[in-house]
Amino acid sequence: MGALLSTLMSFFFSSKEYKVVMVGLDNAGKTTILYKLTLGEVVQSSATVGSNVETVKYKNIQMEAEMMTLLENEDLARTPIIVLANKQDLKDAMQVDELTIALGLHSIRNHDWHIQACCALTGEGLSEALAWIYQRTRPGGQQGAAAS
Ligand SMILES: Nc1nc2c(ncn2[C@@H]2O[C@H](COP(=O)(O)OP(=O)(O)OP(=O)(O)O)[C@@H](O)[C@H]2O)c(=O)[nH]1
Ligand SMILES: [Mg+2]
Repeated sequence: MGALLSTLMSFFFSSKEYKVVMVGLDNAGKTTILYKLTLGEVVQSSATVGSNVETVKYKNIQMEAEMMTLLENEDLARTPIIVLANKQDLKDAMQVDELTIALGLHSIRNHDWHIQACCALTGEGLSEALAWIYQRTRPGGQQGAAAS
């Protein structure tokens, strides 16, 4: 299906700390994205065993990313979901509209969701993804059931 990255967020407004869980297919680019965000550079990665945890600072919030298989965890019910359509530099990469259909995103009813095209090697699309996440932490930011 090509690269798929999903981010689930759990918000703790009082402490300004936000848990971000990134899951996806093997080789999708999760580690590359994480370290592009935290180090600002592309790292040489090998297949991750277990999970990587890093703190991402964006504006005045901090996000801790963990790679886990919790997509359907009920503890994350109603948390916003962003799908990162990575490797858009590859000519055969699935496009956002194709992925939206393939993943059935329009059927999501209990999460605010968004899909973002990106390329971890160049960083293209990653700031837009962070901005979408950041917006969900703001008072009045769209949360709960919605589709973008
Ligand atoms: N062309 C291209 N290659 C990418 C991109 N993002 C990551 N890669 C490459 O894809 C390969 C896998 O990247 P990783 O970040 O290790 O993938 P991962 O999702 O962490 O993989 P696992 O830990 O095995 O689940 C590496 O060779 C990356 O350099 C991208 O946007 N474009
Ligand atoms: Mg990895």
